[in-house]
Amino acid sequence: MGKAQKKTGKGRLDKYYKLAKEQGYRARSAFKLIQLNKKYNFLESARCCIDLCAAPGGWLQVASKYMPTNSVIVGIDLVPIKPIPRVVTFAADITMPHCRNLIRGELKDWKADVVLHDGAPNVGTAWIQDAYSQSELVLMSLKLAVEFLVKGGTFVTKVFRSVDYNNLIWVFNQLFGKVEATKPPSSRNVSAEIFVVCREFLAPKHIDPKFLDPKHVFKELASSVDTTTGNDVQANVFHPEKKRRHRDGYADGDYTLFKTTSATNFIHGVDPVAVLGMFNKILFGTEEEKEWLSMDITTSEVRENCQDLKVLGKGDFKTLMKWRLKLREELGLDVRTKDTQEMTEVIEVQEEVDEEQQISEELERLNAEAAARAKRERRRTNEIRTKTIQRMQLQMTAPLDIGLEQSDAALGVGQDDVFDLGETENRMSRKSQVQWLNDETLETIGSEGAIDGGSSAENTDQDVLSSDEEWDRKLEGLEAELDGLYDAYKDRLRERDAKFRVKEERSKDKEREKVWNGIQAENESDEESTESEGGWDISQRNKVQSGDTSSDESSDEGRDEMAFQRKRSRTSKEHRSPFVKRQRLLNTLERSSNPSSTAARLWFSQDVFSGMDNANVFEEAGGNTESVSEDDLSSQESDQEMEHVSEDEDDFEIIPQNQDDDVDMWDVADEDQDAAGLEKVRQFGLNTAEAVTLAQMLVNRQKSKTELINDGFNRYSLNSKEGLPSWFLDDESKHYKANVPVTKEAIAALRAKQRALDARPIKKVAEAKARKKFKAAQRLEKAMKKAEGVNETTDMTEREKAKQIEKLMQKGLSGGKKTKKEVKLVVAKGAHKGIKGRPKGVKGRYTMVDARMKKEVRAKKRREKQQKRKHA
Ligand SMILES: C[S@@+](CC[C@H](N)C(=O)[O-])C[C@H]1O[C@@H](n2cnc3c(N)ncnc32)[C@H](O)[C@@H]1O
Repeated sequence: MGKAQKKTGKGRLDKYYKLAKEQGYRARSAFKLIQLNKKYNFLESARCCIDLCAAPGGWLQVASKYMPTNSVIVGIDLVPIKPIPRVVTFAADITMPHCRNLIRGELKDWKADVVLHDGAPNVGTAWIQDAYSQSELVLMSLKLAVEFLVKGGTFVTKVFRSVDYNNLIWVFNQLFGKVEATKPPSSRNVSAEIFVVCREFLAPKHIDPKFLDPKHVFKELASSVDTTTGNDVQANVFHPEKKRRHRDGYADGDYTLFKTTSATNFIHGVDPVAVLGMFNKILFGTEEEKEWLSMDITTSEVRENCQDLKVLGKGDFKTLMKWRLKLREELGLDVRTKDTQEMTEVIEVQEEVDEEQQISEELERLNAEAAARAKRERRRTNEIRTKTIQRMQLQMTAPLDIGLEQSDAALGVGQDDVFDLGETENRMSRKSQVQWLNDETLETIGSEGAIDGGSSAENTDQDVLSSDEEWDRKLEGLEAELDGLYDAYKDRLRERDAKFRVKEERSKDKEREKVWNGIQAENESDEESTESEGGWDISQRNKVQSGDTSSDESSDEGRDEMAFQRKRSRTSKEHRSPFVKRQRLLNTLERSSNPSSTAARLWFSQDVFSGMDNANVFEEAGGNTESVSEDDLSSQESDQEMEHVSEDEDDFEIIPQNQDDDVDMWDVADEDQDAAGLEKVRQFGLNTAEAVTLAQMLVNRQKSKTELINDGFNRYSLNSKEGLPSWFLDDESKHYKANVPVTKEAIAALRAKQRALDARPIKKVAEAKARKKFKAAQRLEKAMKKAEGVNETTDMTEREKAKQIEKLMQKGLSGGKKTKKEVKLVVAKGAHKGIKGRPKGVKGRYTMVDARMKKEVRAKKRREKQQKRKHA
């Protein structure tokens, strides 16, 4: 080694180079030993260490630092090592017997606890030892190690990952209890070196010399090794992903790396795999070969593959091999043998198996199947449970969900059972989570000819359902159950999670805002609103968009479910299933008890409704709109909707029938929402990093408005929300929008804004300050009035007047408070102890205080207490 590190390539001045310089190590390799020792702790307890191939001495320095004082450290290298305190060094070749004698002479009858070896052969220099490869050097160092190591000792060696690697590890394993290969972080990734730490030396009494003889250890060369280059060509083809280093050098007389072969060699040759592994390119030079190129079986892929064999993967090699086979068949070199099945005549021998045996066999088979099924089930349940627990840990689910799953498993309720409406209904009625199975409802359903498992005599004919209908019914039942569970889940979340409540409140606020917007638009320009689009329309539209026709604020709990149910009833109007009707009945009852919305109140407070009984109107707006629609709103567009509604039996079905379906889209540009958003931005500014980023992009012309709008759409944007369950919509609203990347500048701008906000005093303080200011102004005014009075008096001289006015103004400015004069406290200790008069260096008013006074007073009190206790 010896030479200074280069500044480029492998020897670049990296972190460890600098660290080594800083810490006074001779080589950056010192950190490799430090890191190995950190992992295996072999130096701290060692009393004797031999470092083979130690120059320039980095490892020796580390050993001397980490090993206990007075330990013996011996370093050997081909090149002399500069002296290191507490270390004995020799210049010797570790492969020579002379080296062994030197160590023996130094250690006497001592044994080494640790033998280190970081040798790398100095290939290319003048030493005759060049002939030894790294692996052989390792084996030589092992030879020394086994001679000098104490039982249980440690041998640390550097090995290069090569063909010999496994053989070396095998030998280590024969001689040591624990063998671990590791690559310390300081070892460069580009380097093939790896460190093997062999611990717990077994110290066998007799070691077969073959273990340490390179000829024996490394003799196992695979037969597939290419005799010309020495590379394992088979391995190159079957594991092309493992790039092999050409450590074995060039073949005799051949100094080229790029080798080509003819296609004939590949097709006619006996070892095509060897050809693929050995050569870089297959050439099509002769006429015959060129003909092969033009054949159908020679696809463009095959042609490409032949261009560079070294970059091919397993699949590509397979393609080439298949092509070779086909071509050989075409050329008549190979004859395809028929499938064995084709060739073999099948003779069916029917054995006479007695019946009993058959039954027992069948039983066995069934048992085995059942056991396998049960096992599968168990595994599935466990998987689900584990997943749920994980989800819970990520706060994605509530503990009750596990309970449900577990109870499913416990009851043996499988997937099929979940889809069974009968079971679902039973459970739902038991849990009273959905009330659609009450008597009244059942009656209605019966009268409408609904299918309800034979609850009425009329229905008996319809008990047998077509599979489609049954399937629909089951699905609906399942959806209802899911909705019920989702609501229950939300309730639980509401109880448990304050954040969820806050979120919900916010979303409620938003809805209120939406409702308000509608009315606001109407209020802002009355004429406009009556002509074109009234508050009602806006309000209705908002409600439709939010999926809530009632916009009922007070019935928050059931609102989602109701909105969903209504939507479903709307979509399946033509062929409404009985189930849906049951739902509607329940909703109707709930609705009638609900108070009307703010929007409705505001709407009906318009002049046009004057004289009407508010209460009735509200009731009708919420539940029955019949009278309103027929009498008063005949001229308005909404009339038609109202009439329609009134005609309908379903008295709360007030959604305009001809409403454009687009309102149900995920991402419809809602003008009202936009206006509300704009208003908010005008009031509070942009308050999310995403918004600021987008604004910055617009300002900097990195994006145009159209681009931004287009970005807002995705392939789901135009999906209809109709008929989708509320839990799905809730979840979807969280995730279906793409994340807008935020910039550092946006965050910085928001932070600056927040800091400015934080710097503002809180309301209370601001109010107190304002009060103070106001009072001061009042005082000044009063003082000025008094001063004017003084000025006007005639029984005072001008001088007296001036004095008086000055006094008054001073009082007015200061608020009549006298500023306290500062009194300096001087402790009577040190230089001030016992002095009479003013202490030195103290100006102005002062008070002398005794340092002991406090202590004395306390002591006095203590004494008094003690005396009291004595007397008592
Ligand atoms: C990577 S350096 C060792 C660095 C050393 N561990 C340190 O921390 O300073 C490898 C050393 O092995 C030495 N070496 C190579 N072949 C040798 C041999 N046959 N006998 C003794 N030393 C040898 C080289 O002279 C070279 O200094």
